[in-house]
Amino acid sequence: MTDSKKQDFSYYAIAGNIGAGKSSLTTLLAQHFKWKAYYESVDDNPYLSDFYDDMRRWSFNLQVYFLSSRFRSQKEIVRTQNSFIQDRTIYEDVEIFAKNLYQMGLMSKRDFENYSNLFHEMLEFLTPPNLLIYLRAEVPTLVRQIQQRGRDYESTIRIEYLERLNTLYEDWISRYPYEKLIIDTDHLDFVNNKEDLGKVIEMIEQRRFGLFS
Ligand SMILES: Nc1ncnc2c1ncn2[C@@H]1O[C@H](COP(=O)(O)OP(=O)(O)OP(=O)(O)O)[C@@H](O)[C@H]1O
Ligand SMILES: Nc1nc(=O)c2ncn([C@H]3C[C@H](O)[C@@H](CO)O3)c2[nH]1
Repeated sequence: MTDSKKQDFSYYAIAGNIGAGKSSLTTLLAQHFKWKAYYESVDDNPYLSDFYDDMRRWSFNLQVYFLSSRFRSQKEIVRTQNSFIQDRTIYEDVEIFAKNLYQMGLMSKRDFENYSNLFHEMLEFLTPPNLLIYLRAEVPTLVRQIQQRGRDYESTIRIEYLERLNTLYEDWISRYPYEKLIIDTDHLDFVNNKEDLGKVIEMIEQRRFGLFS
């Protein structure tokens, strides 16, 4: 890789609970900074709707599907060596979602161990983002935004599920060892309010300056 190519490469990722605003912010930042955007598999996901119908039956299948599709995105991000922003990271698969399903008894011990072992085999091939942006939101905000988006199959999501995910997110982000920026979004409407979007961009600009100067 040449030096100029190295400078072009910046990999940003947005983490956060369901409905926190990751996809929306990914789109807005990709437009603003002219980064290529990577989204998670939702509309073309073969398991998601079945999973919300019967989590116990489909948890392992869905987690393996997300793991493989996020690993593919990661490989491409690193291979292409461009500037990217990714909607949700591979770390959240195991640290948040699979762990929660196991803790809730919706994934068996042997499936969780099998899945975690696969993730740990992949770990050495992963490049962490230059900056991880964590969107923190309280459960009432998440509920409002999930309802506003109105995906049919997400109507089965329970408050307890979101609360558990939020607890795991807080634990994970406090341990996350690489560069991170935490944004409290409960009173920040970067979707409809340009001034709020400007505040988010400003926070990222400040961190970018520190990271790449
Ligand atoms: N800060 C915000 N203020 C007001 N509305 C928001 C905000 N962030 C997102 N929204 C709205 O909430 C809904 C969910 O947002 P979005 O799809 O971006 O969430 P997400 O984090 O990508 O969700 P998922 O985890 O399911 O992929 C959308 O209708 C979006 O317009
Ligand atoms: N179980 C589970 N594991 C994951 O790794 C994962 N990643 C995203 N999702 C769900 C949340 C939204 O409904 C929808 C879009 O984010 O997909 C997941 N669900």
